[in-house]
Amino acid sequence: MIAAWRKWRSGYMGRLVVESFKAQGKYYAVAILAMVAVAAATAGAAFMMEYTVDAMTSPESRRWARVIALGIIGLFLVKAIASYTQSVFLARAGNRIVATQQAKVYRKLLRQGVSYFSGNESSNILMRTTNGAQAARGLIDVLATGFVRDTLTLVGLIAVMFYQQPLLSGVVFIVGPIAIYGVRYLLKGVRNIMQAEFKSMIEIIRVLQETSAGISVIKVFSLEDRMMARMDDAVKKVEKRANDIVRLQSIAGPIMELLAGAAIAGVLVVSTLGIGGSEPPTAGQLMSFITALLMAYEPAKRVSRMRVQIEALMVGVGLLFSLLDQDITLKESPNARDLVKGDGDINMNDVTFSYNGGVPVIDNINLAFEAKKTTALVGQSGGGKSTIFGLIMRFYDPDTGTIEIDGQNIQHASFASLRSRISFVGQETFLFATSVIENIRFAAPDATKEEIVAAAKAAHAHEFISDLPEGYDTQVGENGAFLSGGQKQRIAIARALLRKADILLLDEATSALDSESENLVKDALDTLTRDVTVIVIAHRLSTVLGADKIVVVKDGAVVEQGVATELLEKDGAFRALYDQQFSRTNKQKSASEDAAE
Ligand SMILES: Nc1ncnc2c1ncn2[C@@H]1O[C@H](COP(=O)(O)OP(=O)(O)OP(=O)(O)O)[C@@H](O)[C@H]1O
Repeated sequence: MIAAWRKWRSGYMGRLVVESFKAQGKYYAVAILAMVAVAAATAGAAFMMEYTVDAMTSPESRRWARVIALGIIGLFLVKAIASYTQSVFLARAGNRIVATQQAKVYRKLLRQGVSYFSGNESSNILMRTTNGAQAARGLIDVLATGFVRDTLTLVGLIAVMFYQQPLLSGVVFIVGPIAIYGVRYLLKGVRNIMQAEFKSMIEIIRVLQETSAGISVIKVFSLEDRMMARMDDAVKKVEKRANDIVRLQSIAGPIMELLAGAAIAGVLVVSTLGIGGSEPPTAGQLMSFITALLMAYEPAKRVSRMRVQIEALMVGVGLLFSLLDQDITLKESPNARDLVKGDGDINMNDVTFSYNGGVPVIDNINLAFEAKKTTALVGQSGGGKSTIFGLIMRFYDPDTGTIEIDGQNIQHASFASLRSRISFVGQETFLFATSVIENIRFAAPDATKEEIVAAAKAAHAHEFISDLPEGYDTQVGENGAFLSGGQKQRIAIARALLRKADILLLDEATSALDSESENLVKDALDTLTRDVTVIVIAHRLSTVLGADKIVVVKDGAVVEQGVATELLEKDGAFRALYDQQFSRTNKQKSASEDAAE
């Protein structure tokens, strides 16, 4: 018994119930009291039928008619008030469950490491969070109404039935177990169908998200038919599963109805046969019995369906809880300390790293980024440059080796202190769907308008922002949809500059700008970042020739490093990359000159 309780308590259902009751105990206490009152009033009403009918049929009982009438009104009044209270309080507690669970999941998601989001699709997370929380609410509702109101009502009505007609009640209870067995049989299929339905719903969200994000690709490659086919397939599957579930859930009702019909007929036959030799029942007793029997039908139907519903809801609850239980992919060290601020030296010592335990994409790198200097990372695509940024920002931990900022291992630093030191502009600019000014302000919530404008001016964004319909208050749309790639990038640069961090990581940060703007932004960055450790990843080598150090990365290893003049003199990897770009530019130039002639 204790073992069974422990098992239940540690399961999803037990955790949800205990957690919800602990948090919303008051609401549930009121709702449960109200349900007890509903059950008592229902059974009381059936019981009163005996006196009601007798008062109408027998002359000596007639004088009680007014008292009985008052009693009936009283009972139904209690039931009405109790039903209302139960619904309102249960709904309040339910709404709170949805809100708490969703907030809890989101908090957990925010704590998750970056790799978690590469491994878990957004559509999946979305489904679990929204649908899962609704399922949690549904489950508690079913448990509370099923176990308390319906079960108590049933018990009360059964008591009335036995009190009035024990023999006839016996007839009814022969058929009861058959019903229970029949419903149990149905349960088996529900869980599988629900799981499949969840998967198809995730596919619908995925198609919608991909359509919204990739509409230009869909249009340009005429993928409409293919997308429509995917959506058709997903919605059809959801439709089919929904029908399957309804079919299963709906069988329980008619089975009960049939059995109830059979029971009533049986009762009639048995009562007219006068079996048992006892006194025949009075009209009132018989009426009270039949009323209780008929009233028992609805709660009995719900109780019989309860298990099917619980099974179905448990699928959603399971997905929600399994998301909550997932390990954090990258944790702050338990005794994390704030980084002690130094000049901003960064060192990678014997660092090897692979994504998800695959082949190493960083292979035993030893690299020093000198404080307040600019280091450029160059090399072929896929060489591991952006991964180095991810490691410095501690989005991932190295498999072996350490990364130090001012001589302190970043794995022992608090996330807040590490990230407050770093500012970053990535290859893909992300803007929130709010105004321009808010998008820049995210970097430093306390910044004044003047500081924001100064950052925007340095990023050469001020001119175009001022030309926008509402200037800095213009809304940028979902992920900056209303702006051009170069404009978005300049806002991202302004944001990074506003942060005034002493380490600045720029991953192709000016790639979306035309050459003229790129040079202007670069000049501004050069002046503004004199006291900052800058690491810049650039494909256009002309933009990094002035760097204090250039590091060539290839297949996760450092193949060459030094200043541009030095590297260009050597016939090494940098020279090769440079010549490649240079000859290409020259070829383009001469081609355009030929065309001009
Ligand atoms: N999230 C990820 N999961 C698994 N592998 C990844 C992930 N991100 C990058 N990789 C792999 O790691 C390698 C290095 O990628 P990285 O983005 O660091 O290269 P890069 O030098 O910055 O390339 P580019 O110049 O094209 O931006 C690539 O082979 C890439 O396929």
